[in-house]
Amino acid sequence: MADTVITTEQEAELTGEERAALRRERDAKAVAAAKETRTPTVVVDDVHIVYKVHGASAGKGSATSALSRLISRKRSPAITEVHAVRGVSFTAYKGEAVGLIGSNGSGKSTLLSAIAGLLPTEKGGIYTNGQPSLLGVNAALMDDLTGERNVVLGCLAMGMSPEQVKARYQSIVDFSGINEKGEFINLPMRTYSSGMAARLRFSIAAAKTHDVLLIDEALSTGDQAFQRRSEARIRELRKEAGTVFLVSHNNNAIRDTCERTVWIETGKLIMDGPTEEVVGMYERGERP
Ligand SMILES: Nc1ncnc2c1ncn2[C@@H]1O[C@H](COP(=O)(O)OP(=O)(O)OP(=O)(O)O)[C@@H](O)[C@H]1O
Repeated sequence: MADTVITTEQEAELTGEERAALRRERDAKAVAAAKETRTPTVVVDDVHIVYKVHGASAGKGSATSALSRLISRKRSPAITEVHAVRGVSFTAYKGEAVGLIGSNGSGKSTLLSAIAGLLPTEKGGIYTNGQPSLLGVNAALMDDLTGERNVVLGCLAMGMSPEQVKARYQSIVDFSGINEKGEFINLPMRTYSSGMAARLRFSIAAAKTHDVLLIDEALSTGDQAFQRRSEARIRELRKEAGTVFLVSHNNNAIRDTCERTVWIETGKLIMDGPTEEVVGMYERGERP
């Protein structure tokens, strides 16, 4: 059905009520059109994630239970389940930076690992358009290798060619700021402080444009100057068409980096909306 186009002159002749109705209709159309043109990159659909902890039955550590196991010669078959994520759903779009907030143990890191494809879902599904890369403070680099070797290996592992690695190497080292206090890049990573190691991991991961970049607390480990650099880099990565997820307890980093925030508590979605609204409510200890 063709839309009726109303000219400005015709609109001027409408009554106040008619004009308001027209505007409401226009806004609804604009929102629907924006939704249509946005490209979903991550769809989280009623996701449940359950950890199964083997041999964690109650009283396992007590002397009597150990004795009874010795006498019966039975292994403890008990499995304790931790239901870490409980029916979370949302969709993220291309060019969006989404913050994930919530108190300790609310399920943020678990959800991020599941989006990265590192944890199976018990129920529901996660669909991603493009390759998600998880950048956690625990991302694997080799402690016994030098920073330099880790940069090369990390870049190759992300799919860069040796020529691309050569071209990017210096900018990664400069970005990390590892050499600010000496030639640390030539020393094994085990000699780095946890902040330095986290900075190097972030710098390696941020050297590449990611379809979906998942960052777990990485920003909170660097110093002020590095935090500013990494926030700027995240903004660039978004422009380069990726989607960024950021888990952090630093609400200002979330405010500076993400326009949208998802708040979860005890594995359930509490709120999903514009960052200021969600973080504000979280900070005031209110609930929607
Ligand atoms: N490997 C694991 N095995 C069993 N339970 C786990 C495991 N990892 C996390 N959990 C549990 O899952 C729940 C969610 O943990 P998760 O680490 O996702 O929370 P979080 O919101 O990232 O917390 P934090 O802010 O403290 O980093 C917690 O109850 C935690 O004890």
